Amino acid sequence: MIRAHTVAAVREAEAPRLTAGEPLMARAAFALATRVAAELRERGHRVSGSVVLLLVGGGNNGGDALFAGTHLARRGCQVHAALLGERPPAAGLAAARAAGVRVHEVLAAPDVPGAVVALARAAGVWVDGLTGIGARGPLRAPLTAVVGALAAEKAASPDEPVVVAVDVPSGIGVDDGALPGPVLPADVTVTMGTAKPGLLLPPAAAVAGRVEVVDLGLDGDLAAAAPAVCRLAPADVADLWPVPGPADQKYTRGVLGVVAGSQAFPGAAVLAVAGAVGAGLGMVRYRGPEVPTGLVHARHPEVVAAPGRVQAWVIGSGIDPDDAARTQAMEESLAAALAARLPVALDAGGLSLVHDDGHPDLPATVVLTPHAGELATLLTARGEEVTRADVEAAPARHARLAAEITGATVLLKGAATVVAAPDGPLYAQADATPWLATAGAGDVLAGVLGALLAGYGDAIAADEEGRLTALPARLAAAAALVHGRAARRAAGQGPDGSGPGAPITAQDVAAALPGAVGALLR
Ligand SMILES: NC(=O)C1=CN([C@@H]2O[C@H](COP(=O)(O)OP(=O)(O)OC[C@H]3O[C@@H](n4cnc5c(N)ncnc54)[C@H](O)[C@@H]3O)[C@@H](O)[C@H]2O)[C@@H](O)CC1
Ligand SMILES: Nc1ncnc2c1ncn2[C@@H]1O[C@H](COP(=O)(O)OP(=O)(O)O)[C@@H](O)[C@H]1O
Ligand SMILES: [K+]
Repeated sequence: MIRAHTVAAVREAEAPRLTAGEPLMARAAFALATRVAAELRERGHRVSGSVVLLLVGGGNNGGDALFAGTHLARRGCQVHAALLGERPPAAGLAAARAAGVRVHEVLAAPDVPGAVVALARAAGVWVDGLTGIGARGPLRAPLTAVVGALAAEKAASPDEPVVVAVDVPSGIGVDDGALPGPVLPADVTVTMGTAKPGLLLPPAAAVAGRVEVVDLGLDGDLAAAAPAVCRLAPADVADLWPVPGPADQKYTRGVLGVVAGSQAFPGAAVLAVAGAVGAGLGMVRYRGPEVPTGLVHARHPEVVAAPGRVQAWVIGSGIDPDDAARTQAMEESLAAALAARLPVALDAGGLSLVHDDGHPDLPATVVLTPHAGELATLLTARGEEVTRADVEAAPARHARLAAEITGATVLLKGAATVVAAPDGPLYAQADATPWLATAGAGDVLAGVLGALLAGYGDAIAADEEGRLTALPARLAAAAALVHGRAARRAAGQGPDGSGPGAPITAQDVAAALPGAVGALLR
C-alpha cells in the first residue's frame, strides 16, 4: 500500500530530525541523482556525457535539485542549473558550482521563458525543483510562463526529455491534488520520506508520472501520523479477498441480493450480476421484473430469483427513479439491509434514495457509487450547489463532503477512483484503463463491490462495537482495483496498464474478472 501524508505531518516528522542535524537533504539529493541516472540508463543513454537541466526554485526543493546535480556532475553529466527563485539556496549553489554545474541567472534575461526553453532544448533530462511542499497556491510569475512554455515543449516531444519532479510536480495542490495553474507533467516523481496526497489524488496524480518514494528514515515518525490518502496495491487486495476454504459452502461464502435493471434498462441487471459472479461469491439472489429476470437467467442460470437470506445488497443499477415499482423495491431492500446492518452498494438510480434526508444518517456500510455527474446531482439535492465540473476539479473534497452529509462511504468513479468515508483515510485507485470508459462498466463495478461486501456481510452485521467501520472503504478501493485490472486484462494491456490496448465492452470486463482475481492471488 502506498500511504500519503499531509505537508503538516511531513514537517512534524522532519522537525526533530533536522534539529538533530540529520542530513535529510543529502539523502534526498543522493536518491534523486541515483534515480536520474537510472532513468538515463533505462532509456539506453550513458550517464556520463548526458545533459541535465535543473530548474531551481528558491526553497529547499531547489536545494535538492542542486545537490543532486552536484552528484550527477561528478558522474560526468553536463549539468546546467536555471535559477528561477529570488534567493537560490546558497549551500546547494556553492556545492553545485564547485562540482562544475553551469549556473544560469535566467531571471535577468529579457525573455525568461525563452532563456529556459533554450537551455531545456539541449537537455535530455529536466529536473523540476521549482517548488515542493513549501508551495502555496498556483505558481506565480515568472514561473507560470516558464512552466507553461516547458509543458508545451514536452507535449511536442513526449519521449524526450525525461522530466523528473522533485518531491512533487511544482504547482500541484500538494495536500488536495488540485491543479490550480500550469504544471510541468513529470515522467517520474521522486518524493521524499512519504508520498504526498496530491501524488495519488486526481486530477494532480495524472501529472506525477511514476511515483518513487525515497526512504528518509521518517517511517517510524510517520507511522504515528494517520495517512491522509492510501492506495491499495495488488498484495493488499489479495490479503482482503474472501478466498473460500475447505469448510465453506455457498451460504458461508456470501449471498448477494441484487435489485438492478428494469423493463426499460434490463441489461444493467445482467452486468451487475456478471460483476458479482465474476468476482466470486456463494450465490446471487435477483429481484426484478420479468424481462431483466429472463435475461439474467439466460446468461447466468445459477442465479436464484426467489427471496431469501442475503449478506449484502446491490441496489439501483439500471433503475430509473421515476419507475415507481422499482423505486419501491429499492426502498424495501435498503430498509431490510439497514435493519439487518448488512452492507449495501447503492448505485445509479439507487442514489436517488438519498437525494432527500429520508435516510438522514446512513451507516458507513452503505457504499454510494456515483460518477462525477451523479455526485453533483446528489450534493445539489442535499443543498450544496455543485456542478459536474466542480466535482471533477476536486474529486476528493466532494467525495468527502458527500460522505459527511450522508454518513455513507462514497466511491467516486472516474479515470482514478476516489473512496471517502466520513472518517479515516481517503483511497485513490488508478488501476484502470481509459478503455473502461464505456456504458455498463459501472454496473459491473457495482456487482464486484457487492460480491466483496457479501463476503464480509456477516462480519459487518455482527460488528456491534464498530471495529470494522473502516472496512467498507477498503473493500470499495479493492473493488475498484480488481475492476480496473480486469479492464486492462480485457483490453490486452499489461497489469500496469502498459501497451495500447483495444476496445472492450462491459461484458468483456466481467468476463476478465476471474482471471484478474486469480492473478492477484498467485
Ligand atoms: N524539510 C526538509 O528537511 C527536507 C526538505 N526537502 C525538500 O524541501 C522541500 C521543501 O522546501 P521549502 O520548505 O524550502 O519549500 P519549497 O522549496 O517547496 O518552496 C519554497 C519556495 O517556493 C516559493 N514559492 C512558494 N509558493 C510559490 C508559488 N505559488 N509560486 C512561486 N513560488 C512559490 C517560495 O517563495 C520559496 O522560494 C521539499 O519539498 C523537499 O523537496 C528534502 O530535502 C528532504 C528534507
Ligand atoms: N478515463 C478513464 N480511465 C479509466 N477508467 C475510467 C475512465 N472513465 C471512466 N472510467 C471507469 O469506468 C467506469 C464507468 O462507470 P459509469 O460512469 O458508472 O458507467 P455506466 O453508468 O455506463 O456503467 C467506472 O468504473 C469509472 O471509474
Ligand atoms: K518540484
